[in-house]
Amino acid sequence: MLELSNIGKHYDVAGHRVAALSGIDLTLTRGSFTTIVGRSGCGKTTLLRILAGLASPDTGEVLSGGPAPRIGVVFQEARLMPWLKVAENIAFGLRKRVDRKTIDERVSAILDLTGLSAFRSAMPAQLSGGMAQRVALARALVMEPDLLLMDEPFAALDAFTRRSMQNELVSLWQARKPTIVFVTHDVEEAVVLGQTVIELSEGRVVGRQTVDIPYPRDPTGVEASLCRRAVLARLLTPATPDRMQTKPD
Ligand SMILES: Nc1ncnc2c1ncn2[C@@H]1O[C@H](COP(=O)(O)OP(=O)(O)OP(=O)(O)O)[C@@H](O)[C@H]1O
Repeated sequence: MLELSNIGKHYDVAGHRVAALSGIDLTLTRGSFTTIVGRSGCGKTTLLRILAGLASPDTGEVLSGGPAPRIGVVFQEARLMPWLKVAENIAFGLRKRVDRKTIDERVSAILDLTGLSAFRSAMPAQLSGGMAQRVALARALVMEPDLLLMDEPFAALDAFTRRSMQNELVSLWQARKPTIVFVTHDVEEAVVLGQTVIELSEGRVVGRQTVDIPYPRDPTGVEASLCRRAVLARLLTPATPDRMQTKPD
């Protein structure tokens, strides 16, 4: 579906040139679930922004193997419109694209799929963090994206809610099969969700782990633990020393 080839991106920060990304090669096949994991500042969001077309790389190419994919994005915060009911928030992006009847059908279907039907008339302020995030996911899914980009969407949730949201996301992916790229700093989450885990450190891909464990995955199981250990070992190897350079005058 998408191929990133030799992607590089720099930022100038306080007289320093920071390589946010260097030499990134990444292939996303249609219907795949990829997780990108790495510590804070390793370039995950920058990579996601380039995939979303919200930032352009300094070097390299983003190649699309067919028509440009329809993209949905879910952020760490739900970013709902507080003056609109749940169903209206979900319908918002559809309102100028399809007729009223289609909107109603698609919103009802997605409310069902995400278990939000009972809350269609609730206001965002009446929702828990987990439910608000589920609305954000429903709002992205209702647009029927080919590519769903998720930037640490469960990071602010408690461990129990995060776990059930992870299971729900896997079920949604299995039902609809969008291509998913999911960014996280949590190695366990990356292993529980992804078919492929891309390990990012200091702006570079330092490892790729194929996770061949059936869903739903038990994060405490032997296979998941072994995968997690392998990913962690690569992420903890010493970083490249030359990422931040003083700019020459
Ligand atoms: N708009 C910007 N201007 C300047 N520097 C930036 C900008 N965006 C990102 N950077 C720098 O690029 C590097 C990568 O940032 P990025 O946000 O992609 O990392 P991240 O892995 O998503 O971090 P986090 O997990 O903390 O969100 C960091 O050193 C950051 O300071």
